[in-house]
Amino acid sequence: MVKYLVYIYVQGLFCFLRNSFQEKFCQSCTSTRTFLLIARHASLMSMLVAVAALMMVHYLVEPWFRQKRLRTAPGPFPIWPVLGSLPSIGKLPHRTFYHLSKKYGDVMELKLGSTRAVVISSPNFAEEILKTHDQVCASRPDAVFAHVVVYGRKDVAFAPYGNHWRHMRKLCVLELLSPKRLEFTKNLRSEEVSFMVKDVYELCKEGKAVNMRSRLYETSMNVVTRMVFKRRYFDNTKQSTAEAEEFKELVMKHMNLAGVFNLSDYIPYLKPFDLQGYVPIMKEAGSRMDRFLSKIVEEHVKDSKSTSTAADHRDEEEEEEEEEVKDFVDIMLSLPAAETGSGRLEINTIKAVIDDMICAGTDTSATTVEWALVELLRHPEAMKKAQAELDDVIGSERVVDEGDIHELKYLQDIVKETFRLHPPLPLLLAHESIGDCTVGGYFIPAKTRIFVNAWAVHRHPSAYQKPLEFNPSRFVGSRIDVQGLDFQLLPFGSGRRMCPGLRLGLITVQLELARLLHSFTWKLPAGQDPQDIDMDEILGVSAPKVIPLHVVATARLPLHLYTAPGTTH
Ligand code: HEM
Repeated sequence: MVKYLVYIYVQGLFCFLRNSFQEKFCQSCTSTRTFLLIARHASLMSMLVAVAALMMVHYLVEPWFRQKRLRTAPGPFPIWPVLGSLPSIGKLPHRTFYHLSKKYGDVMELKLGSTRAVVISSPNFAEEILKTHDQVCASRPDAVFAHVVVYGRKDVAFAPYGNHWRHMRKLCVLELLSPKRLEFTKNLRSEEVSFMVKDVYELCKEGKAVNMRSRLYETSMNVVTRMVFKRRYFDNTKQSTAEAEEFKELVMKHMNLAGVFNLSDYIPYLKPFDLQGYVPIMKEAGSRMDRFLSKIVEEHVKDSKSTSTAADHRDEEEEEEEEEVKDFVDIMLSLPAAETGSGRLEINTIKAVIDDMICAGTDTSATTVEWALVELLRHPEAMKKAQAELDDVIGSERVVDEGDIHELKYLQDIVKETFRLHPPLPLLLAHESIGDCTVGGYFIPAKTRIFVNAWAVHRHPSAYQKPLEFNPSRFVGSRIDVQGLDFQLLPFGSGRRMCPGLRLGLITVQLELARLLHSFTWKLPAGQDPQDIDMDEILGVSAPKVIPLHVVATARLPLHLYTAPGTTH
């Protein structure tokens, strides 16, 4: 309509200027002819003003028409100027988004600062984002954290969709997280879990309550650091070193900082002012982490130089053995740069990828096992059932092995139910669209930040009965799995950006939980009622319990099964 008016105004102006108006030209349109009769008598000046005014109206009204035509998703009206809905999302955005979705729907649009954000809260719309529009929604938003701490987005998790991301992800999948590599490193995981069990046993002998958060964190960290660069930071026979404690603290800090709602990420023109003061904190954490990572890389470079001088004397068999013994950092150092195919991978890229693996691999598994223990303490019948299954399948003369997990069906269901109610990354990692798409009939333009709220999806009434209850038996006989094909259960995401560490993460969680349940009877310290356990979580990238779980364990297997093995790597 507005366009049409502008069109006839311009036509009139054109005719007026040329002073060669011909009746014939406008005969086909009576409204135009009437208008032109008036226009013929108007001054050139008033005509120009009218055109300018109409163009302005067009400029202002056109987006409204477009919105009507393209139908963007409903959402809360942004009350705050400049900030939009940012101040209302609180410290636990997944919970706020969940409550808002009850009012506005499972595809909801929010204005966060100057950023357009869409929140997805149901399995069918999660499928549209992560499957139907997988490629269009496969990028990540730019974030100050990723620039300051993760070497300018040279890693996998924060890298924009493109060649660098593709190359680095493939490298991780093939050289660290492949089934072959996982098989090769399976003894190492078994050892670390045995160390944890022994540690808990020693403490429970003395009747002390164990801080499970710490134990699980240290175990998961040892697993990942040994797989990535063959180094154990935590040794349960000794007091942990200041270096190990600092590394652990840094990994935790990284996970917190990566998840903060930083104004600069949502209102880019405020970036230079850093109003919340995050940049100095990120810089400090980043440079401390860099010292650790640089040392790891330097040691590997030194080792590879000394090995290469002896290379001439090796036969083929020895070379093959050496390939097997190489760790992930050795492999990265031996690879050509992705972009050029020659030279070496940039050192900062190598450090960024190591950082990703340690942070992503440690926190997630530890958080899940802690939540599983909490839920089992609150649901003793489920704990008993799991232990009965373990006694039945494993007996009491040996410990659980990774190869046993496929037979422990109820344990698998407990892990699924824990992932459902406590997904370690409740909002996955934020996605960003690189093109336009339509989800649930709503238009999502390019450059929209997309939050798939796994926390809400997992509680969706279309997917689960009594969704707020912890009930592992809901998965008995069900084919729902966490592999990214069932959109009602997405702890690892789905599609191109899905977690590449799924196999490692899942087996670590299952093995740790199986060993802990098989080895001990669990109770809370005297005077505490399981129903009073504080269930609040904090959100960084992941969502662990606010208060770490302290428990008292009693051995339930013959004592010789609590000895720690010799370390083989
Ligand atoms: C219980 C364990 C784990 C859970 C629940 C988990 C969950 C997730 C989730 C939800 C995402 C984001 C998916 C998305 O944005 O769509 C992710 C990404 C990622 N995870 Fe995991 N993860 C776990 C363990 C691991 C491990 C052990 C590693 C590696 C050692 C790892 C490495 C990564 C990386 C590199 C990404 C980024 C992928 C990309 O952007 O392409 N994760 N993870």
